[in-house]
Amino acid sequence: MSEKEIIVAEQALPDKLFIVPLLGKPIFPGIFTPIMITSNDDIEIVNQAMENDKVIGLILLKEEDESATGPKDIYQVGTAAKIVKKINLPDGGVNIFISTVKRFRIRKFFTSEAPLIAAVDYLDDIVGSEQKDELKALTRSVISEMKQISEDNPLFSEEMRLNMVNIDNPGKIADFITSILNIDRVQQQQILEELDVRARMEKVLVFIKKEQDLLRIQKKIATQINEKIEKSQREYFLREEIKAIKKELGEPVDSKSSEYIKFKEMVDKLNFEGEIKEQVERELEKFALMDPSSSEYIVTRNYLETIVNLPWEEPKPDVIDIAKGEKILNHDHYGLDDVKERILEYLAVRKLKNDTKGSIIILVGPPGVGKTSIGKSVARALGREFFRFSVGGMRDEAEIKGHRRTYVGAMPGKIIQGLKIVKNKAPVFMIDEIDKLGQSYQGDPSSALLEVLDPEQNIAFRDHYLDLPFDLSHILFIATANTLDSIPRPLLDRMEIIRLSGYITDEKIEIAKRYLIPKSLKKHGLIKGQIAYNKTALRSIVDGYAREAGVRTFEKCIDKINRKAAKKIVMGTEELPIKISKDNLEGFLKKPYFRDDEIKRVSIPGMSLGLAWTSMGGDTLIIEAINIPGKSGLQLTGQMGDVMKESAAIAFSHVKQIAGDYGIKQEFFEKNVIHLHIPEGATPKDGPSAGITMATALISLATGKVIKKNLAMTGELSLTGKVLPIGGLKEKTIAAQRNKVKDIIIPKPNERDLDEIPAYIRKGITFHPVESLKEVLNLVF
Ligand SMILES: Nc1ncnc2c1ncn2[C@@H]1O[C@H](COP(=O)(O)OP(=O)(O)OP(=O)(O)O)[C@@H](O)[C@H]1O
Repeated sequence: MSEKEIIVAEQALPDKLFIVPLLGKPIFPGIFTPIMITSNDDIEIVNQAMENDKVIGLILLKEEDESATGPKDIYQVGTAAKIVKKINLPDGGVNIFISTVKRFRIRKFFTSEAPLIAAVDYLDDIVGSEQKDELKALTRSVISEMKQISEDNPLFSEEMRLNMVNIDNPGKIADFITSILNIDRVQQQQILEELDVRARMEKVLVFIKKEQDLLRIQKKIATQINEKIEKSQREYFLREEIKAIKKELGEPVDSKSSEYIKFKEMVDKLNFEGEIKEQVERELEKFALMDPSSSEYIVTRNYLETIVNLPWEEPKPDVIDIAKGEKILNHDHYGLDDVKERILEYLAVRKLKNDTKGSIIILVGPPGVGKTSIGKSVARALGREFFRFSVGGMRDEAEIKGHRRTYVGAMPGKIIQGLKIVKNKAPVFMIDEIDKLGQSYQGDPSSALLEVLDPEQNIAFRDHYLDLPFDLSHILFIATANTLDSIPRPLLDRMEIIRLSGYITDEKIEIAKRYLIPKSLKKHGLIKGQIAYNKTALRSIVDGYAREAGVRTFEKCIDKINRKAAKKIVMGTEELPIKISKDNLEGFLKKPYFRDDEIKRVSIPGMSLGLAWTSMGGDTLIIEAINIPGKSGLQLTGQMGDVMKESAAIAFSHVKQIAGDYGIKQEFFEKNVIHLHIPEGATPKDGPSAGITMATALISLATGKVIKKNLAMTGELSLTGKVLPIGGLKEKTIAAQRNKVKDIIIPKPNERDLDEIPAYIRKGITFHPVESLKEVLNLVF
């Protein structure tokens, strides 16, 4: 015990105290607080105290151990407290409200174990008279330091602040502050035991400083955390706001980053190298930095979209199975034996050479003869994708090679577009109407096409839009054309020509029965038993409505009939099956376009029947000649081309020269204008092969002799009367068949072509090979 301690026995406080040991922290004098009492010993003590003067002594346990409650387990100094109120709890415990009054020290225990009762001495604060000013200063400094703490720490309530200001006794201020500061229980006990107010104040000041340090650190950590949270929260809120705005505008939310990630992933997967890698990565980088609302953004996005959707991977090698190919071709097409044969040969060579590169097929023939469908079958036989595009009327190189990306709305060319669609590097590409390729100031599409088709160049084809090399050499190109005349030579030189010459009536009927009718029925939702075509009906359709070389019109006629039949079936007006015959055909198709008497026939002198070969296939053509007395000369009409006009002039000259041999006087030519005409004047006609026909017409006119019926001719005439070879004999023969021609005069050199014409087409026709016009004239009259 310190010397300065003065022991005062307070009047109102008993000498003998019931002791309640405290587990947590000491309680200082001058405090009003509830305490919960749970142990039976303590409850007993409280009860006894209540019966006496309601005062208890609160002393801290040395250790936080509930079971240690003997005299040795507690400190010597505690606080006397008055019980203000006692509330019994339902679980047997009690809650007491106490007001602490004064420090005390144990003098002597009356009991050696709980419940403890002890005799105590009450302790007063010690203040030396010489310390008064010093204490004042200390108090001020304690209060101001505490104010600062309480401002920084929301845990110190306004009430506590008020409390502090209102306490005027320095010792009590020190007690109060100690009780609210976060100080270790042992240190608190030390302050409780410190009676010298100045020393107590100094100790408290040290704790306040410590608390301030702690608070400072705590604050610093808190600001750091807050800053972090604020930043991420700020970003989060801003992002959410952008999303909401975009949503409002109907734009894809967060599109840019997700698009960039998508492209990046796809590009990474493609494993580009060299130039391509560099360029694509450059574009990607640019893309990442662009403003999604800018037009460049869209341009770059489209570009990347094209890049990642192109088939860059090397294709699997072809599995060419000739037998399977043959099966597919036969399954899809009737006839066309020579064409199928050529295709199979082509595939066989491809297989042997083990070469995916090389020659290009061109299928030449009139419309509707099955060029497209042959192309599709080839793709099927090779197990490849099929893509078809037409270059007919194409005038701009950019349609094939694309626009440079600097153009607004630039697009890749047809080839790259096609590859993007089929998603395969080795498809079958059909280039339609290559004979109708145009030309203009916008560049030459045929030279662009050459770049595409030429195996030397197409390994690294450069589309303007892509601006990167792309290997086209795996593509199997099949071109189609109606005629070869207008195809640029360099293009044609790289192609393997396969001709489809058109069908005779019997073939058309077979095609209709096997393919066109079933296809059309299906198209119109009909089934087999609902409609029945007989063979004569089909023949009448061909003769009356669909005389062209292909089967396109025929197909349309069948569609028309089926459409009308479908209506009848739905309305239930007719008995099933609906029979289509020659007699009711007009009910479906209206009046025929062609009539039997429209078959071109020679009936008077000055007429002769020729055979022509046009892009629509073979055809018969009548040449008419009349003489107009008066002046002399030759007049030509009927849309003749230059070559044909020259042919006419040659024929005229030659006929004048040989006129005498046939009893024609020169006077006839001197006193007459000879007018030569080819009917169907609206159709342009050209070529030299009508030479002998025109000469024959002139002789017929001058001699007044009608030429033989059912005879037609083809052959170029030289000025000296020789008959020169012509092209398209097969097509011409087919046309002759259609016109019920029985005899055909052909140039002798064309005799070898007859082998290529199937027997069923030649059936019923006699060919007369000739070398001179003289032989022709012998045959016709
Ligand atoms: N030999 C055939 N066997 C079966 N069907 C055929 C045959 N020839 C043509 N067809 C059919 O005739 C229709 C027209 O043929 P396709 O479209 O292939 O003609 P095309 O020669 O490509 O004509 P175009 O030059 O006008 O494009 C198609 O329905 C096709 O299946």
